[in-house]
Amino acid sequence: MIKVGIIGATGYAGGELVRILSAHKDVEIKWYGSRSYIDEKYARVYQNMFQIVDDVCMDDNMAELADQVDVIFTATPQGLCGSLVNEEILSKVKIIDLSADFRIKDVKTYEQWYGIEHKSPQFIGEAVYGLCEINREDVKSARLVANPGCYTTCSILTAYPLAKEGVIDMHTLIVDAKSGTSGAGRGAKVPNLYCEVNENIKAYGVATHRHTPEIEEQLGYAAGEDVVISFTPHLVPMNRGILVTEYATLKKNVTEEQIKAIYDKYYSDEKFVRVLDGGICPETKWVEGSNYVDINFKIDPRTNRVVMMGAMDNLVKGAAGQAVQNMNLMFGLKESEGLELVPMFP
Ligand SMILES: NC(=O)C1=CN([C@@H]2O[C@H](COP(=O)(O)OP(=O)(O)OC[C@H]3O[C@@H](n4cnc5c(N)ncnc54)[C@H](OP(=O)(O)O)[C@@H]3O)[C@@H](O)[C@H]2O)C=CC1
Ligand SMILES: CC(=O)N[C@@H](CCC(=O)OP(=O)(O)O)C(=O)O
Repeated sequence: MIKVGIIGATGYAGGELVRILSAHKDVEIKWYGSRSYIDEKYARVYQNMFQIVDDVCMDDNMAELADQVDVIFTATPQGLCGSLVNEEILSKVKIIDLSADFRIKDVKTYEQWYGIEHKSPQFIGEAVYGLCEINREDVKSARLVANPGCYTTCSILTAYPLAKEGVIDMHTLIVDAKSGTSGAGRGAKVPNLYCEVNENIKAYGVATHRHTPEIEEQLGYAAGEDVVISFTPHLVPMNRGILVTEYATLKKNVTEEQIKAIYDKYYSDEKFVRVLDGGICPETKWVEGSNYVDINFKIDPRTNRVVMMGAMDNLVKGAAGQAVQNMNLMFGLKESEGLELVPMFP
């Protein structure tokens, strides 16, 4: 059995990790980390785990944890994992960080967009960006995985094949994204109160959202050039789900059949990426509770643009599911172990 510790087990991403890992046949959760609920039963924090998890929450201590488990998930605010990790810990245990601390290779870019000083830049180079469909081989041998962000996973996977094949002009890429409110975490914040979110939709982080450089960096690797995008997230009144709509000018005269063939080239063997049949637009409801990303596209001949669409569950493929997918790869397990979650509907 793989022994697991979760720092930040009481947050939304940590809670989803507990939900998925408690049903994973090769895993034993040893540590439910928390600051606010120390010594309280985990199932009192999340009653859905009543009679499923009997353990209590424990104070977070990464050094102590490293002696007790095989892998640590950090589902904690930005900056925390970077402030805890050190060589001794990494020599004992694998770390999968759900925050952004190790996602961006240029430390100055990270510090500029996140407004915090990086406490362990020496590990950024070795951290593997854990987008399994793209970096699978590197993940297998990693000791530190930077689990991608929720908007970024959906935005990158949706555009990746066309960026990689040089079909779209990357200078024209616009990413319009919508997220359910669980994306903002469990902590109380006025903009996320029921009356502020319900019956409402709002853009935020316009031209400044911290996921912009992460998407640019990864799509830049795919395209083989520097990429600058416009990225606008929106908060929508639903619990889970991300929908991205991306627009880019076509560089080549291509048909829908040719674009479909490109998507199939990259994704037909990918269990968790479903390229939908022609004319079907992805919807968040069709992926809810699952590790799937649904993708489709449409060429608009009037504007010579392609419109790419992607939908996924921010807490599953956008966080905990992808983290477990990474863990499976790091421990040589079947990549989909514990993740064969059928989407719920309605
Ligand atoms: N929500 C989402 O859809 C996604 C989130 N993520 C990332 O996952 C991480 C967690 O996000 P999310 O679950 O939404 O956030 P939450 O606010 O819901 O949870 C934060 C968790 O971190 C713990 N925590 C907070 N501060 C500290 C600290 N100083 N030391 C130790 N633990 C601390 C909290 O513990 P307690 O409450 O017990 O004090 C809680 O368990 C973030 O980095 C986020 O960016 C990534 C992808 C998607
Ligand atoms: C709706 C909402 O507030 N979403 C969050 C992103 C959630 C996320 O998980 O981003 P990371 O993985 O980088 O932490 C935001 O806009 O900051």
